[in-house]
Amino acid sequence: MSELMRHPGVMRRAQDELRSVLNGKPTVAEEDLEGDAGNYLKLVIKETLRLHPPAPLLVPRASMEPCKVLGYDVPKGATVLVNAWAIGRDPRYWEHAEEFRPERFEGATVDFKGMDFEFIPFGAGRRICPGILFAQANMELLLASLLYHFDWEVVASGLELDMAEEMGMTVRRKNDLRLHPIVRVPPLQSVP
Ligand code: HEM
Repeated sequence: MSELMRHPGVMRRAQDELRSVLNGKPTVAEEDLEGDAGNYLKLVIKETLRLHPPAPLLVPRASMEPCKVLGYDVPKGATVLVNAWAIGRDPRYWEHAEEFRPERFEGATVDFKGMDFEFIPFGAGRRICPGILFAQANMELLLASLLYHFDWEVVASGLELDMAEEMGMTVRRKNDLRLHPIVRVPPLQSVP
């Protein structure tokens, strides 16, 4: 939602897509997002996971064998952290790496299922997140509902949106995002 508030064109495209395909339907259901209604929304979620992976260092690993990585010796048993956050912003793999551009995934096969090592918000390999599909369904349904039913306005507008993050078990916004919802679907006058 923070990136969408900073990129009104992206917000509008995602809302237009949902509203035109769902065409006044009273609620959004999971199956509604299987077709065209959720295409752009899914790109928005991918781009958000690229720039803001909730687990930026994944989960610590231990090296099973001594090995060399980029000329460095990694002894057996060493704790290894994989910086998925930095990989997702590496200009060797991403054009305009710091910019929020969901369109970069349009027509591209790169996905977060652990096969594309430049994009690993859920990790990769045998300890990859087993909750990917559950997480994906949750993110899609929640975000689709927020965007389909409401327009959004920043409470303290005029200032640049604060994007400070706070590290914990996972990374989240440091300060709450305060927004006004404006009901759009169903239109207010039709609510009993
Ligand atoms: C956007 C949401 C989520 C993200 C970004 C995420 C990310 C991750 C990451 C990065 C790992 C470590 C993978 C690795 O080190 O290679 C992980 C592990 C794990 N995740 Fe998730 N996760 C999410 C949601 C969920 C959900 C919804 C569940 C359960 C319903 C879940 C269950 C787990 C479990 C059990 C592990 C440990 C797997 C193991 O060590 O074998 N995650 N997750």
